[in-house]
Amino acid sequence: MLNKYARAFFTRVLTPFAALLLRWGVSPDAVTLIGTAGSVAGALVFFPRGEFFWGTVTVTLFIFSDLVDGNMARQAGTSNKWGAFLDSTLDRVADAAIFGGLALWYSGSGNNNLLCAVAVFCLASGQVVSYTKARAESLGLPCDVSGLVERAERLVISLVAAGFAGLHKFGVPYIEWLLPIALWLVAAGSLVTVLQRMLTVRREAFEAAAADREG
Ligand SMILES: CCCCCCCC/C=C\CCCCCCCC(=O)OC[C@H](COP(=O)(O)O[C@@H]1[C@H](O)[C@H](OP(=O)(O)O)[C@@H](O)[C@H](O)[C@H]1O)OC(=O)CCCCCCC/C=C\CCCCCCCC
Ligand SMILES: Nc1ccn([C@@H]2O[C@H](COP(=O)(O)O)[C@@H](O)[C@H]2O)c(=O)n1
Ligand SMILES: [Mg+2]
Ligand SMILES: [Mg+2]
Repeated sequence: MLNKYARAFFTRVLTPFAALLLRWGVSPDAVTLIGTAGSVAGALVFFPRGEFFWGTVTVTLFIFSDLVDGNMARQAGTSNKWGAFLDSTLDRVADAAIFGGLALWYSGSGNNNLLCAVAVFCLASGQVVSYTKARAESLGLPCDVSGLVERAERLVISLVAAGFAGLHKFGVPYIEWLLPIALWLVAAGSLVTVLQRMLTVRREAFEAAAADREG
């Protein structure tokens, strides 16, 4: 949903910045790599220590590179399959670091095995959501459904909650509960999304098989 509605807005806002980076001689691949490295570092340095506010600020700054790299490639006319592969592969790396960092917090000083398991479930199910589409497309099936919780939703729900939960360290009471609520929401939403995509691909596979038999 966010991918559909927010992308156009962010494209307009980020286009001048993407153009500026191109003028400075920065390549889209460099933005993809630096954005991922920054997101991973922000998540793995701050989240395991319970520094959710600064972790979220850092990850958010770098993760927007994912909207800038493709914009740059399109403006430069250099969009290609390598860029698409690099972008999608490194998305998985950044996602693993974000939910892995949260799991590390709950397995350590956060001291909550259940929430550690929920964060690990968010990590794994998010990867499976993306894999369903990648594998379907590699089989020539479109996987023509986005599903309830795509990557943008997973990130926005988790990062908004983590950012606000981080305000607990600055004295805001009760706000730390936002993060567990968000993790449960992302876990449930990702499970639904996996099922939505699997059922869609199953239908597409049977339709393709029937069309093959008829033709
Ligand atoms: C006082 C509190 C302080 C709090 C401080 C910070 C708050 C920060 C809050 C939020 C920041 C969230 C930012 C998240 C931005 C995410 C942008 C992004 O990376 O989106 C990626 C997404 C998909 O891109 P791709 O096409 O490149 O990737 C595809 C995707 O990975 C597919 O995965 P799948 O969906 O299948 O699982 C793969 O299949 C595919 O291979 C791959 O190519 O891009 C978009 O969707 C574009 C839309 C982005 C919309 C971003 C919206 C941000 C909106 C609001 C921010 C809210 C801020 C609120 C702040 C409140 C603080 C007061
Ligand atoms: N280093 C890159 C990154 C991306 N691309 C192209 O952009 C598409 C993704 O666009 P986003 O707006 O989601 O970033 C991707 O499929 C590639 O075609 C690129 O060429 N090089
Ligand atoms: Mg991108
Ligand atoms: Mg991406």
